[in-house]
Amino acid sequence: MKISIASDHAGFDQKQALVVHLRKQGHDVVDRGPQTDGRVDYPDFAALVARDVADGAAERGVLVCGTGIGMAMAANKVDGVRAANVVREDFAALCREHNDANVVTLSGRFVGLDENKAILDAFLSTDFAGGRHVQRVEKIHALEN
Ligand SMILES: O=C(CO)[C@H](O)[C@H](O)[C@H](O)COP(=O)(O)O
Repeated sequence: MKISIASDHAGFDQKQALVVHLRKQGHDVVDRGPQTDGRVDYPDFAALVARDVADGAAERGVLVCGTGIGMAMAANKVDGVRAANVVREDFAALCREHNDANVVTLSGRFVGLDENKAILDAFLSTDFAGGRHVQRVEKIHALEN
């Protein structure tokens, strides 16, 4: 799968490890940065990944910051993006099944790397359930200007 990934300084170490994790699984990973752990502003990196997903350059997006909250807020400003801030594995599957989330945002400060790997694996391996959820996702997009 083609995956676009980025972080801010607070998520940098985990982002680096998750890039390796995803490439080992055979995914085509575009690392949108940053390339060092210097302080940056998370909306700049959320925008790169969100636009990759919205434009179809990537099928899924992954963003890591301190909590994942700011990344989700920023990514969801881009039309076509459904970003979910996920800190437990079962929610990773549910955000795919029910919400057809196309971007996952992770916490680099409050969730360990092994748990984030499990969250990411569930996010990538779970399909949208469709059915009753289709009209709800369509109503989310109807809110876009
Ligand atoms: O914005 C955030 C909350 O969603 C991220 O966790 C950032 O990583 C955090 O705000 C960065 O904080 P810092 O004190 O500038 O390192």
